[in-house]
Amino acid sequence: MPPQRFALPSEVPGLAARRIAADILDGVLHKHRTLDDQLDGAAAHPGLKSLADRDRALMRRLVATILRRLGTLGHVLSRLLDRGIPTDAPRAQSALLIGAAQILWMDVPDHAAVDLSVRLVQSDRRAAKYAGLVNAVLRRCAREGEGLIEEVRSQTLDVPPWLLARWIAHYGESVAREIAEAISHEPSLDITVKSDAEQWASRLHGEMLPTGTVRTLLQGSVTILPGFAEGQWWVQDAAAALPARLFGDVAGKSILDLCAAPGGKTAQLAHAGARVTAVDRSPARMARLRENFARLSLQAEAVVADAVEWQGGDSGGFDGILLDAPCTSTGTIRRHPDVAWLRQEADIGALVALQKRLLQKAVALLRPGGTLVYCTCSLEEEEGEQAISALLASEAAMRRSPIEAGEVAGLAEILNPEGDLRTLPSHLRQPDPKLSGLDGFYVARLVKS
Ligand SMILES: C[S@@+](CC[C@H](N)C(=O)[O-])C[C@H]1O[C@@H](n2cnc3c(N)ncnc32)[C@H](O)[C@@H]1O
Repeated sequence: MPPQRFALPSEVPGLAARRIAADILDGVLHKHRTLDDQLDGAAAHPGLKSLADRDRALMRRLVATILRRLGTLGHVLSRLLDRGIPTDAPRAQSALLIGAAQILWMDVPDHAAVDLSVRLVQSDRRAAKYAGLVNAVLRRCAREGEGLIEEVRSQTLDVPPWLLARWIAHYGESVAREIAEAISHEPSLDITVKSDAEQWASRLHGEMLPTGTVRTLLQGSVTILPGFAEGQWWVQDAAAALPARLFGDVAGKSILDLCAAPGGKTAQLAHAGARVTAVDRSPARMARLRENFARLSLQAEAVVADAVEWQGGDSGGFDGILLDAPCTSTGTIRRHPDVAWLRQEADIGALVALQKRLLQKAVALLRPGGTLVYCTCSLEEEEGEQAISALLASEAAMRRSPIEAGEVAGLAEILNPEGDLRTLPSHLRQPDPKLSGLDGFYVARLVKS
């Protein structure tokens, strides 16, 4: 459990946000806990409730910035610390990371960043002895940090070496480095609207992408933005909004969403008029799907079950099945920077085995003539291209139905030669890097004969 001290009445402004940031950072780096798990739901950090909206937003940006720049931060701090980062006091490590990230990349005055980090270590029994060190190192960081970043700018330190090596092997050196560059930026807020995207783009101070997604740079809690409470839109990356559209007109059709929660794609299908059955094995995530559907005034049959074992559905089979399979999620590192440091190469094998079982189940539940859309938010080919090649080699009834550029707003760069979608964080480049990029998805469309 994190320490039970959050916002003390006598505490200087901003210290509670830094302390919670330090706890959450420790959770990711030392306890293998995801950011989602620590920020939302039953296991969220208990101190979050007492933070004002502004402090909560700052805390989230701070943790995300550190995880996005962890390799570079490690280099800068190691150059400023003669004996390396102290290992006997985790709070000293997090205070250094928190201070340096604010100095180097955030709009926080340097003196405030140094002062808050010194206070962080002073309030920790084991780390208090490092207060002088933290003060001196962060002051030097303010003077010398930019130059130290320059030393390693071309080295791609912010992607774990095993992952970068895989991307280089699959996409080539230059695309792999473009992906790494793209995920170093804070991403936009992407929104799927029920209708009138132009109008919502203007109301939310954003722009409408060619694919119809509304993209904005607004920050803070989405729940207070216009249209959220009224159920006019939901948050969904522009690439994540593509797979559900590949069924074409689904009005009146029976569609099974086999790994559905929290329901972004299910909502698209239900809004388009499909009769949707949504299956997911996570009760907590399905509770979020139900909440989302209530807010959006949409209907779907929601089933909590392991899709591999599930025996439901009508005997004739579904007209369409969407399988948004569990995966390493390496395509979503821009939005979930903890993934880069929590995932390991050894995770891929077990996920590929599960994806194979889910694909076989989907084929069995599809009616002849029905359409299967398979997708993963992974950049790893085993979870995408290879999974579908293996399925096509083993299931004679299945054939690929190539996706045409016209179905994805003419964005030919996101199609591979086989007619599958392969979006990359470096795609959809705009002059402002903050408005650029897509989550990395693989999507294939197959038809059963
Ligand atoms: C990529 S997420 C789905 C995201 C969702 N389609 C959306 O657009 O909001 C994968 C989901 O698969 C679920 N899952 C993992 N293994 C499963 C299984 N064996 N059966 C059913 N659901 C599973 C997870 O709980 C998770 O919600």
